[in-house]
Amino acid sequence: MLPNFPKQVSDDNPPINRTVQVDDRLYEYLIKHSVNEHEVLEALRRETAQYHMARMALSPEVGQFLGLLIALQKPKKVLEIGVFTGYSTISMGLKLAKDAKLLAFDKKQMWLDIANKHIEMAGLAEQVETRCCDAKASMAALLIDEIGTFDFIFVDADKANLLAYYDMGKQLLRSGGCMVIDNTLWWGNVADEAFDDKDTRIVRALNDRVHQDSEVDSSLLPIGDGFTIIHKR
Ligand SMILES: C[S@@+](CC[C@H](N)C(=O)[O-])C[C@H]1O[C@@H](n2cnc3c(N)ncnc32)[C@H](O)[C@@H]1O
Repeated sequence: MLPNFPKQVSDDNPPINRTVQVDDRLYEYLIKHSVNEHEVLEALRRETAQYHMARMALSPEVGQFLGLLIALQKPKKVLEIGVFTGYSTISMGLKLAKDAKLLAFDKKQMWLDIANKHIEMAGLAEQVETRCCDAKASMAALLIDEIGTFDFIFVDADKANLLAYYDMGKQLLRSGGCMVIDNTLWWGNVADEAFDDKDTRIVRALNDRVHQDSEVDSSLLPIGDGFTIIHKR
């Protein structure tokens, strides 16, 4: 039996929404058929679930996808903005080449303590350095002598500084490098006029900036809470 494709009904040729709606049953299928979660990530997810902020962590299928991007891009020098308890950090770390390094920023030592424990458990302590700092100030410091030296940057922190993270991240990336930004659909609020709060406006401004940026190729994917992949030309 053929799938029930929507019919094109209009003459003005708008794109048809072919993005599958993921209900709980399909999500369960997706997890079973896509995710191979490392035991340390599984343990980390269990420990993180004790905190009411647990939903800040990447979900397993998004972590899997981020790890795949690392495997494809083969970066030697990676920067992460927003570690929390380390799900994204370890998802990337596990796919790094042995001579690659990941530098990861978060402003809360409490989260980094949990991340560091699991980074150690995953055998990544030599390759992954976490730093308790304000990410914007630390990126500005990196710009002094590390412009154009990063191969891959993952941004998943506060929205207030999102545009600065994009602009500085672009400068830190080498040509051909890749930046990934999480939460770019912002729970769907970006497309809902009822939402006009500061964070939603910033995410919209970021999406506009990336889309109009002639120095990059990019794609905003409806995975997790929206994942934008940016390739610096
Ligand atoms: C959404 S969570 C990151 C989730 C993480 N990527 C994961 O997969 O678990 C955002 C993190 O950004 C950190 N953060 C927020 N503002 C920051 C800032 N100005 N500098 C550094 N870290 C910041 C928060 O402490 C929080 O842990």
